[in-house]
Amino acid sequence: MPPVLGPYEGESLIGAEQPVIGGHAEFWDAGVVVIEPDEPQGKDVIISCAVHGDETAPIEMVRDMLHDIFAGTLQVKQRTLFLIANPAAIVNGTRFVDINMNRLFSGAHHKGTTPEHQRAEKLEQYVTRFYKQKQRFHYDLHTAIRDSAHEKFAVYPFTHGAPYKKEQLTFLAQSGIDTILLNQAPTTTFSYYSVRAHNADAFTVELGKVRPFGENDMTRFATADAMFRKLISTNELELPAFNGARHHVYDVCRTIDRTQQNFRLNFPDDVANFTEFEQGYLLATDGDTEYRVEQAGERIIFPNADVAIGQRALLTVVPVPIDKLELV
Ligand SMILES: O=C(O)CCC(=O)N[C@@H](CCC(=O)O)C(=O)O
Ligand SMILES: [Zn+2]
Repeated sequence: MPPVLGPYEGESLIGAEQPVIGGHAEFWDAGVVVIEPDEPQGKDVIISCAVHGDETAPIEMVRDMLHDIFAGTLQVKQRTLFLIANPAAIVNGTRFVDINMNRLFSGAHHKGTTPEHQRAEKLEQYVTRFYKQKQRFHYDLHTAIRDSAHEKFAVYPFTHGAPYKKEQLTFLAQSGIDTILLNQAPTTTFSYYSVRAHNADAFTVELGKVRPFGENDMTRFATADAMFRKLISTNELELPAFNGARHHVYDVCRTIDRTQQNFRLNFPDDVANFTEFEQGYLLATDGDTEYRVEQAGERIIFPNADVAIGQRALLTVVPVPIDKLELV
């Protein structure tokens, strides 16, 4: 049976090609594997994981997909780029080694010289090299540090006014991801890079909670895993008609950055994503600056007081009726 890539065993294969059923695999770098079908069916799909090295369930999903591709039990019909983004952080067992890689894209990697800055630039180059066809997709798979009232949700990167796509919302819902956060500003995340630089349908996909390797209940990821496998292994993906009632949609209304050493969140560490606080509640203090709930229904997402100075410590969101969205 051909070797299955590990974080560093792949280095011996860099530049190599290997036949797989119905095509071949190309090993562009450690954790960078392209599956080229002999008869590509029109979609260029990127499935990335391990932008954060401790978010293990998506890494196990990608590992198992690659294992089945090389074992001949999963035949890929769509051009697919698998990215294990931050092998060093995986080996380290941490979210990152020097700096949060998911704040280094769209050129932010030029502001530093750490291995994560260099890797983020390389990942952008691999994405650019990979996208050839018009239908471009990128699902950047993550898990969240805290519990979430909606276990699975996706961040729809800022579209610069372009309408939202019913087909993508339906694909995500079929994958078990029924909750969508609409980002209303550019970011330096991987998924926003693919949207902005390559006009891809790209999303940060939060599939559950951060857990150590071997402690994930992979049955909780089975629906998503099955849909991503179906996406890459079928000529045409059959999806049900769009049904707005399936989706919980939230607008990202505020991004609160930590600017001071003395940054505090005013709620316990075990408070779940999407927890709602009453208007006027003091959410956080950043030095002398107070952040209070401004809108009825405002909820917290990704609270993290330990981020580096200058980085995002909290998002707040408000629910949006889906009939308010411009959909195509
Ligand atoms: O649970 C957390 O605090 C963070 C989980 C995670 O890594 N989320 C991504 C979201 C990226 C985006 O906003 O598109 C991140 O923070 O990089
Ligand atoms: Zn993450």
